Amino acid sequence: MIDCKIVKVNSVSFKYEKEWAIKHANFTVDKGQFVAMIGPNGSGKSTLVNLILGFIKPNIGSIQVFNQSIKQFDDWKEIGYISQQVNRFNGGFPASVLEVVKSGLVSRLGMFRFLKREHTQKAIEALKIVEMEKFAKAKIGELSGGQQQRVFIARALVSDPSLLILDEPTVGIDAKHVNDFYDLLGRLNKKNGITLLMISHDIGTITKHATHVVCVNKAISFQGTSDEYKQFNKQNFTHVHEHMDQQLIHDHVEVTS
Ligand SMILES: Nc1ncnc2c1ncn2[C@@H]1O[C@H](COP(=O)(O)OP(=O)(O)OP(=O)(O)O)[C@@H](O)[C@H]1O
Repeated sequence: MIDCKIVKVNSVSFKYEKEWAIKHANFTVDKGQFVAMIGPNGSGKSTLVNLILGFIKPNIGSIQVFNQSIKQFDDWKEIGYISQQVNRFNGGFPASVLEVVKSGLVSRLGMFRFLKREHTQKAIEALKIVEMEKFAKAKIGELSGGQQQRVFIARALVSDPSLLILDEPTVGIDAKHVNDFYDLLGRLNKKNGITLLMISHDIGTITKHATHVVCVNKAISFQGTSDEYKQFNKQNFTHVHEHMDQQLIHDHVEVTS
């Protein structure tokens, strides 16, 4: 049987200085999944993504991407990454939006100057997906943070990655475009077969679109399908409320007796 693990995190622990940011984390992303990574602020989501991208190395444990140890893996064009930060270009930055998107092809093609007309077409198509084609000739530095973020999404898409990792990509996109954006991700996942791993705080929306959910709190507190997550959440919510009800009854008895 073909092992279709795109990402495998094996008992990984990581500390920045003295504090462990990740402790004994185990999880996998399989081919074709749309995985939502959720968890409270500071729970280690970005750290896990940085480990998967090889930006930092685990203190303990190991990571595999595309069935290869991350230590040997070098086919990084297979992985598109959109960071949480809107890497704002200032107003004077000379590149056009189209040039920025085309630069996403550099890793695949090697030489920027050999880009052909069909690559310009590909860049325009990517801009269409993120509804930014009318800004193709605009200077990147003249766009808003949200618009620049959408250009970065197009830039990641243009090289046809098999895995797209997104760290809160909806930051800076206005509310009326967020649903379109999730629809876009759904299409990329289902139609184009791109595996997605996406950090999000938008639990209500992301769990409607994602196929799987990973909950991070230094360790992995849950991994399963979105339906399993909803069930898990309901049980825990009910449990918390039952506990709170008991506490209220207890407090009430304490106060009134
Ligand atoms: N470069 C760094 N140096 C030291 N500590 C760091 C660094 N980056 C993150 N941390 C710490 O590691 C922990 C996990 O941070 P991380 O950014 O991975 O969490 P997160 O779940 O992505 O948070 P958020 O949802 O707020 O973006 C936090 O306690 C954070 O303060």
